[in-house]
Amino acid sequence: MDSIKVVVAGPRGRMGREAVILAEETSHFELAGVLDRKNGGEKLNEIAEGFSSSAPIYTDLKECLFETKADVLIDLTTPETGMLHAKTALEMGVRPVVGTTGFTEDNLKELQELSEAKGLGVIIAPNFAVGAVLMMKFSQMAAKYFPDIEIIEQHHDQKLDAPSGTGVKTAEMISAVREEKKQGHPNEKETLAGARGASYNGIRIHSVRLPGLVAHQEVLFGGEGQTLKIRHDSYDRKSFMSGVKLSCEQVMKLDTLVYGLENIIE
Ligand SMILES: NC(=O)c1ccc[n+]([C@@H]2O[C@H](COP(=O)([O-])OP(=O)(O)OC[C@H]3O[C@@H](n4cnc5c(N)ncnc54)[C@H](O)[C@@H]3O)[C@@H](O)[C@H]2O)c1
Ligand SMILES: O=C(O)C1=N[C@H](C(=O)O)CCC1
Repeated sequence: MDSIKVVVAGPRGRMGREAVILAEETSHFELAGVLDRKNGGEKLNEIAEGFSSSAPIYTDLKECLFETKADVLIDLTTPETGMLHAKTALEMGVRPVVGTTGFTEDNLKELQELSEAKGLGVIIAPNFAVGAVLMMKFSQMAAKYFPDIEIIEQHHDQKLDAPSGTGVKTAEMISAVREEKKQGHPNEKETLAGARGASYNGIRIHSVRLPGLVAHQEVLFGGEGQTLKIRHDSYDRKSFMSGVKLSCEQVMKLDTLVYGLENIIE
């Protein structure tokens, strides 16, 4: 396999740190540089413990991508920044692998158009954990038999976006096979705003944020006299790394945007 030059945006973050280690430890990846908000001009192993790479740190994405001649930009930052990074990368001929969540439908459309105009692959994966992808696929299957569905997603309390990217993606995948439906009593009323959670085509999504959590989701299905629960738990951010690795490999073969890891795993 040809070597892939990667740049990680957000290297000191919870996910970025793991992605840096992945790039350091994968023999056919070369960590060409990292994009941070500070420490520009320094080397990665000089600023934080636990990194072995002496990859250069940049604070300007264009300079970073130009100097490193990167193949892939792995973005693990914030929604606004991630969007800007993905667009800049495509403009500069670099393929984005985006784990950052909180993108809007308009964001995805804009990136898809740019990706096609440039003939360059983009992967946007709201969840890189294979178990989470299976949870979403199994939920899509179950929705055919159980159209009344509530999603409870639970994350650490430093998370910026709600509902989670995984929660939204699950509702989207289910909505692709399920008619829009008003759930609960037709006359139900919230006496406390938000009590019934968010609604995506009638599917309720509840977001829990607590210290101690990493990333967890349960999809609850109700039918006559029975319920079904499909649950996934990420206890460690290492759970996302095989998906990041696969995405970096696959994005090199793509010339369009792929939204969701389920579209590239076999
Ligand atoms: N797709 C997945 O499987 C998956 C898994 C976990 C987290 N996430 C998403 O990844 C993103 C990051 O999550 P996290 O927990 O690592 O967050 P975090 O807050 O720990 O890390 C974000 C990092 O981005 C950096 N950053 C912000 N703006 C920047 C900029 N302009 N340039 C360079 N760096 C910048 C911050 O300094 C920070 O270090 C979130 O959107 C989260 O939802 C996705
Ligand atoms: O820690 C986070 O933040 C996570 N975000 C993703 C989401 O929004 O679904 C995936 C799981 C972890």
